[in-house]
Amino acid sequence: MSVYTVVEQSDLVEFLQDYSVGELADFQGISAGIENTNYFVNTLQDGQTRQFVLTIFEHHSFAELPYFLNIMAFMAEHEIPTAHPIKTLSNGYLKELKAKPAALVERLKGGGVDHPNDIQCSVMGEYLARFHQAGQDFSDFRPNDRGLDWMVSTYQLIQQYLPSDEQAMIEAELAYQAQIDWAHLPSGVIHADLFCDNALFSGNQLSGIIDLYYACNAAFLYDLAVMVNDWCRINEGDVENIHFDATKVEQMVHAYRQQRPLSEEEEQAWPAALRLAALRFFLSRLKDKHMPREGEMTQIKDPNVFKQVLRIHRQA
Ligand SMILES: Nc1ncnc2c1ncn2[C@@H]1O[C@H](COP(=O)(O)OP(=O)(O)OP(=O)(O)O)[C@@H](O)[C@H]1O
Ligand SMILES: N[C@@H](CCO)C(=O)O
Repeated sequence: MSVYTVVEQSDLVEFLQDYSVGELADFQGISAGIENTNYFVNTLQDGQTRQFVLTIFEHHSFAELPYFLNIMAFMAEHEIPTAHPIKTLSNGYLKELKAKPAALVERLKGGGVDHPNDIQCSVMGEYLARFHQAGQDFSDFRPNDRGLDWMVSTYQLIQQYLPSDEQAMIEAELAYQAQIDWAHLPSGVIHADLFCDNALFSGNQLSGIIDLYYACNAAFLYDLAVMVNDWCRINEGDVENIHFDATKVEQMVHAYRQQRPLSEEEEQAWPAALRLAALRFFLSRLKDKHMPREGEMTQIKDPNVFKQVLRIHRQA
């Protein structure tokens, strides 16, 4: 259960006084999620129930959060189904709760998808392109703090824990990626972590894109590769059996291209993008495994999944 910061009824009643959302009706901790503490919060306003999600940020500072909350608001206002943050009476999106930054956001409908179907992959391809297009008008800038520099320094930190085959693969991949001219590919605001557990669906309709806390400015193609590596991957049994569903990949990329055609340079860089996206999550999962953050309730995600994904793409 990922409720790191326990909130009592009285804390919440006081917290909600700074919002125009009515009276607290009930609230419940959310078990899913790894990074932050999340609660479902229901209020009663003018006889109507209103539903929200309260997030208490466990790792971000007050200074870095406005960027993410502004993107959520911006995307929601541009027909991308993100959770619009709720303004406080003093007109901000961020407040303090239990000495940590916290935000109240709209609760989106729908549920997570464990095994996405072809249509859902296609819907995600289209919406990612729309997300990228909408972001062209978003004025804030945030560099990618999980880019190649981060990958190199993370590898240096964890190298000592890795078997020689992993060291060799990561070193070869870092050297390969260093030659790719990522800076000249079309770029803008990307989600950077749009895995299946960061989308909510009602049937085949996308009702929510959540967890925008890695959003940044980077190559669009990389964002599409992050998504393909998770949504189009078939995990059956052992990691050695991981493979990609060609139809899902085709559906997702086709839907993306229909909305935002890829340039010649992007088409050429596609295999490299798949590899970069695999390397990024291989490294972050290795770091979480070998150097877990203190106090974190660890639902460690298996690094071997992305080791295998990287291996598949390197062999392609
Ligand atoms: N705005 C929202 N509307 C509806 N449900 C939400 C919303 N935000 C979060 N949830 C629910 O809460 C769960 C946990 O949220 P989330 O995945 O953002 O957790 P996290 O710990 O912040 O991030 P992560 O685990 O990806 O690092 C989600 O799986 C989803 O079911
Ligand atoms: N989506 C990431 C975790 C959160 O960033 C992973 O599956 O490794």
